[in-house]
Amino acid sequence: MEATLATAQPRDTGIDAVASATRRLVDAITRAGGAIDADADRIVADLDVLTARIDAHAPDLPERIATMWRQPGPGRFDPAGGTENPLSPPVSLWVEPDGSLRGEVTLGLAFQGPPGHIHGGTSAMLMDHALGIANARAGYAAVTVGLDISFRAAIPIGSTITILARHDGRDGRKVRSSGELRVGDLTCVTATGTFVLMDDPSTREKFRRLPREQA
Ligand SMILES: CCCCCCCC/C=C\CCCCCCCC(=O)SCCNC(=O)CCNC(=O)[C@H](O)C(C)(C)COP(=O)(O)OP(=O)(O)OC[C@H]1O[C@@H](n2cnc3c(N)ncnc32)[C@H](O)[C@@H]1OP(=O)(O)O
Repeated sequence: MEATLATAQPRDTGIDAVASATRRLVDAITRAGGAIDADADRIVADLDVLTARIDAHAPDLPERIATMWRQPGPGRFDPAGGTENPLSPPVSLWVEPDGSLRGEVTLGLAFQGPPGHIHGGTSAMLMDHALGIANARAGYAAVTVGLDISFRAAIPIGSTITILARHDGRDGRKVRSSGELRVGDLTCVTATGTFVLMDDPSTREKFRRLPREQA
């Protein structure tokens, strides 16, 4: 049986291809560092031309947000698995036979915390998001109110990180899930999350308002 993808299906074309190319750009910049200083003026000019070309297509923010949330299926714009989001590491999560999620990702220098290793905030984001998707797959669309995370071993840049996440249960408005980041057999990060269901009208309303209306 073919495994089910819980995150968005990556495409080789369109905005997904632009996002991938931008990830390669960010990776190249972080690897080159100050070695590009001498060429920086020309690089900036070239990048500014590209930015202006892309910006010409951008609708205003409320319209863009509304369009994003009208797209069917898993989020294509999330910061952890959004195929259209150039800041998102390329994470795909698959549904295991027991309903839990599993995926793999490799992170470059842009995500460095301690020397040669992944930033804890990046690990926390991977966990938060995977836990949220595990809940959503179980039928519970919910927002995080608490995330308890333990960093047990540092994750080397460039290693293949296995992401595991499962929905653990519901208690009234609260939903629980947990997960791990592993490198090989080593458990590097463990996390448990408490989420609040979006089914309450006032909670839904809070997240329906667009940034400008909240000001
Ligand atoms: C981003 C949107 C996602 C939408 C999901 C839908 C689509 C799903 C599809 C695909 C999944 C993709 C995956 C997404 C994952 C993303 C995860 C995030 O990054 S979420 C953003 C960060 N989180 C917030 O911004 C919440 C901010 N918090 C709030 O707005 C409020 O706390 C709110 C509305 C959630 C609840 O506030 P109240 O006033 O209605 O309720 P009160 O009474 O304070 O809390 C409700 C229950 O939760 C407990 N609670 C509250 N905080 C807690 C905490 N820190 N730890 C443990 N329990 C806590 C309380 O004790 C209470 O429990 P008792 O019902 O009394 O048993």
